[in-house]
Amino acid sequence: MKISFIGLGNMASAIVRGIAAAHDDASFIIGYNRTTTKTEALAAETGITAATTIEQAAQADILFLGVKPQQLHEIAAQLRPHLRNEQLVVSMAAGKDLNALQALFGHDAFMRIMPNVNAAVGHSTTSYAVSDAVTTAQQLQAVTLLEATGSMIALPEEQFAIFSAIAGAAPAFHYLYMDAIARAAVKEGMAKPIALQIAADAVLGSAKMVLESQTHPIELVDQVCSPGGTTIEGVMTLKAHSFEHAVHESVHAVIEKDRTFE
Ligand SMILES: NC(=O)C1=CN([C@@H]2O[C@H](COP(=O)(O)OP(=O)(O)OC[C@H]3O[C@@H](n4cnc5c(N)ncnc54)[C@H](O)[C@@H]3O)[C@@H](O)[C@H]2O)C=CC1
Ligand SMILES: O=C(O)[C@@H]1CCC=N1
Repeated sequence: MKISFIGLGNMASAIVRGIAAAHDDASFIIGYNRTTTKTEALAAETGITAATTIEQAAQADILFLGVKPQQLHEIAAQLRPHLRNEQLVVSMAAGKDLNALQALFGHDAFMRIMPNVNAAVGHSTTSYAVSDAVTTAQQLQAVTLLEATGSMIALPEEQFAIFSAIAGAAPAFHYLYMDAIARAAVKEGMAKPIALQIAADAVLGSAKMVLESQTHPIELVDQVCSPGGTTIEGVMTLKAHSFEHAVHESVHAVIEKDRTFE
C-alpha cells in the first residue's frame, strides 16, 4: 500500500512525522508540496518518498489533502483527471463537509478528519467521518494508519465544528497558557526554559488526573485550594479577570469561523 500527502504544511507534516515514526521504512509515504524544499527537508528527516509532481502523489491508494481550505479548489482541478474510484481521499480541512468535498473533487470515497499538531508526538485526538462509498477495509486501513498519531474518534459530521475548536484548535490555547504561566515566572525571577518545563509538566500531570482519577475537575480545583491558602488567591483572581468567559468566547469564535468557511 502507498499513501500520499498533498500539501506538507504544519498539520500534514505533523501527521507524516507521527506515521513515519511508527514504521521502520517510511518510503511508502509519498510527500508532495508546492515548495519543493519543504518536501525535501521532510523526506530527509523522516525517510518518506519525495514527489516532485502531483501526478506522482495521485498514484497512492490513500491520498491525504494537507492544503488550506481556500487552496482545495486549485488542488481539485489538478487531481480530478487522475483520481480512480478505488482510491480513498482524506481531507483534514476545517469547515469542509463530505458533500462539499465530493462535489469539488468529483470523487465518492472521502474521509474527513480533524487532527491536531500533537500528531507529531503521537498525541493527537482525531475525529473522522466517512462517505457511503468508503469500504470497511479502506476505513480500517486509514484509521489504523492514523492511530500512530494518537486516538481516533468516529464523530457525526454535525459535531465537527465543535470538535475542531476543542481538539483541533485548542492546542494553541494550551500552548499560550503554558507560555503565559512560564512568562509570569520569568517576571518573578525564574529562567524561561526551566519555567516552561515546569509549566508543561504541571499541565501534563493535570491532564492525566482529569483523565484517570475519575474525579470532576472542579473537585480537583477544590483539592488544590487549601482553606485560607495560596491557590485560592490565584483562582479568585482568574475568575475576577473572566478566565472562563474568555475561554467560552474563544471556543465560540473558532466554531463560528469553522461554520462560515468559504
Ligand atoms: N494547523 C493545524 O493545527 C490544523 C490544520 N488543519 C487543517 O490542515 C490544513 C492545512 O493547514 P496548515 O497545515 O495549518 O496550513 P499550512 O499553510 O501550514 O500548509 C499548507 C501547505 O500546502 C502547501 N500548498 C498550498 N498550495 C499547494 C498546491 N497547489 N500544491 C501543493 N502544495 C500546496 C503549502 O506550501 C503548505 O506547505 C487546513 O485544511 C487546515 O484546516 C486541521 C487541524 C489542525
Ligand atoms: O486554524 C485553523 O484553521 C486550523 C483548523 C483547526 C486548527 N487549525
